[in-house]
Amino acid sequence: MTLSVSGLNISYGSRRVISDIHLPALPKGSLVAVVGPNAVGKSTLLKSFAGLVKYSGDIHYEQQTLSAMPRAQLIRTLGYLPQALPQAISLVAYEVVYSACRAVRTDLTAAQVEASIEQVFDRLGIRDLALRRLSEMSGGQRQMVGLAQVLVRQPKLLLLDEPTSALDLHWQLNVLEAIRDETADAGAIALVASHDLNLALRFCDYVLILARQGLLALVKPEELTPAHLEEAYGVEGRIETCSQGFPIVLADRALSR
Ligand SMILES: Nc1ncnc2c1ncn2[C@@H]1O[C@H](COP(=O)(O)OP(=O)(O)OP(=O)(O)O)[C@@H](O)[C@H]1O
Repeated sequence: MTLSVSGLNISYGSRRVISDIHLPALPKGSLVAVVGPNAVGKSTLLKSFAGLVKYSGDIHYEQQTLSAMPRAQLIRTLGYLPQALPQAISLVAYEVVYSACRAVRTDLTAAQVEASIEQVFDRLGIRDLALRRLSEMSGGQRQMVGLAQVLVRQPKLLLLDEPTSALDLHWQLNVLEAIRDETADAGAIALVASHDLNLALRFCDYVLILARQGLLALVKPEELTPAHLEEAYGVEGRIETCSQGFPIVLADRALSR
């Protein structure tokens, strides 16, 4: 096992957002979609793993609790991509990805850093952006550069908050493929918050469904049911199987709540 959670509670002031979440051990190489309706706590859950919000309970990674992990090891282990896009600054993509790598991977030689940067630009298919200023990029292009800044450090626990929210269909597939390959190759674990259920079902090993009442389910894609859609989203829908064998969600009607 590599990642598990016990009794996780998170509040903002007196308002409880995450209540008593337990997750069983997730194996290395797992890509986990974190889904659920707006304001249910997906970002908050990822932020707790990243140490950005206070919580009670334990997050275990490789027989250690994250909260007790030495800071240097924590920084090396985690790769957090916030929901907000990188700012449109005047540096070029290569510079920001280089800085992100250098800040964390002090163990790498200059040649290794360069190789890591090349690899991540290739994996994401954004080599043509390397010398472009972020201030001259579209939102989607900046989102991919933000992801490159995370992947270049080769983290073991990827926490990606809606990494495809600004991307078109082509780049959504590209990015999910890159995340899946990176997770598998590195024996990492990725938690990916998303509103795109079909993308989640297509690429992820597990779907963690948050609902108003807390954790609704942690299921494999083929285990998702219409009852999950109704309970989490208040939506009547169907789960069918596409011609390639992947489950696909067809949302029919928003139910009145
Ligand atoms: N810094 C904060 N202070 C107080 N409340 C917050 C803070 N951040 C988030 N919240 C509240 O916590 C709840 C969960 O927010 P969070 O951003 O985690 O939800 P989410 O599931 O990621 O939502 P979305 O799908 O809309 O991005 C919301 O009700 C939100 O208003």
